[in-house]
Amino acid sequence: MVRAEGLVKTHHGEGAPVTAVRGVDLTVERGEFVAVTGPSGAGKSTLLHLLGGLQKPDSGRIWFDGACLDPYGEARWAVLRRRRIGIVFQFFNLVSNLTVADNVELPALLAGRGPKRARADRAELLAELGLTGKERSMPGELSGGEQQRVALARALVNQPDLLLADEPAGSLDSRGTREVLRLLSRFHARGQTIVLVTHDARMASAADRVISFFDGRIADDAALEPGAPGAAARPGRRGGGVAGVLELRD
Ligand SMILES: Nc1ncnc2c1ncn2[C@@H]1O[C@H](COP(=O)(O)OP(=O)(O)OP(=O)(O)O)[C@@H](O)[C@H]1O
Repeated sequence: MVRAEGLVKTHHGEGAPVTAVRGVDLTVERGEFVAVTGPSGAGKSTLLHLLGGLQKPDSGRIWFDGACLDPYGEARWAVLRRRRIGIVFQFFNLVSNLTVADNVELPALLAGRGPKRARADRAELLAELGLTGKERSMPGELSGGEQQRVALARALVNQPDLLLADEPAGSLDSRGTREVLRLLSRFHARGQTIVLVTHDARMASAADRVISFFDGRIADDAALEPGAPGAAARPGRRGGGVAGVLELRD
């Protein structure tokens, strides 16, 4: 589904430049659920942003569904994000002055779906995510867990090939976390390809595969047994095993 080769990214902020991603090769197959875990500052979010085209690598290449994105300008990435990549963030990033319904319909309309289809898709997803009745609410009137479900509906409304999730339960309580986990697992069971950045070992254990990120590099890449409760995993593809991976949380 997505392949990255030799990704490097240095941030130039206020202080000294920080190289957050230092030469990453990664392939995510269609239908895979990959968790990226690792200590704070390891570069996980930067990697996710590169995969979603939210940031550009300094070097390296990304293929999406077989097509190299190198030559694509920002406009091409924007189309891809609109139609084929859904993204959820820790702090939801909903449009605060739009209703729940409008937040979810907007990406469908931007992707060129007619209003009728956008309404139908939005209604179906909100029902599935337990949000029927909240259509006219404003995001600020919802709980964190509800807002994240709206964000998930927004990310999924165009049936993206790839869902990127950056700490989607990072600001939720344990109930909200369980709910997000349940929903990600449900969509994955239907074939949704997911790349999830998380500090939460329980969330990571729902994935097929856990990538441990450390100091801008992949330190370990381990397949999990289906349904295994995190620690019970096959040996890592590159050695190390998942038990160590799940310890790499801060
Ligand atoms: N826009 C930016 N400008 C400057 N430095 C940045 C920027 N974004 C990230 N960094 C730095 O790059 C490094 C990696 O950050 P990143 O957010 O990718 O790590 P992370 O593993 O996702 O961390 P966390 O788990 O705390 O979110 C950190 O040192 C961070 O301070």
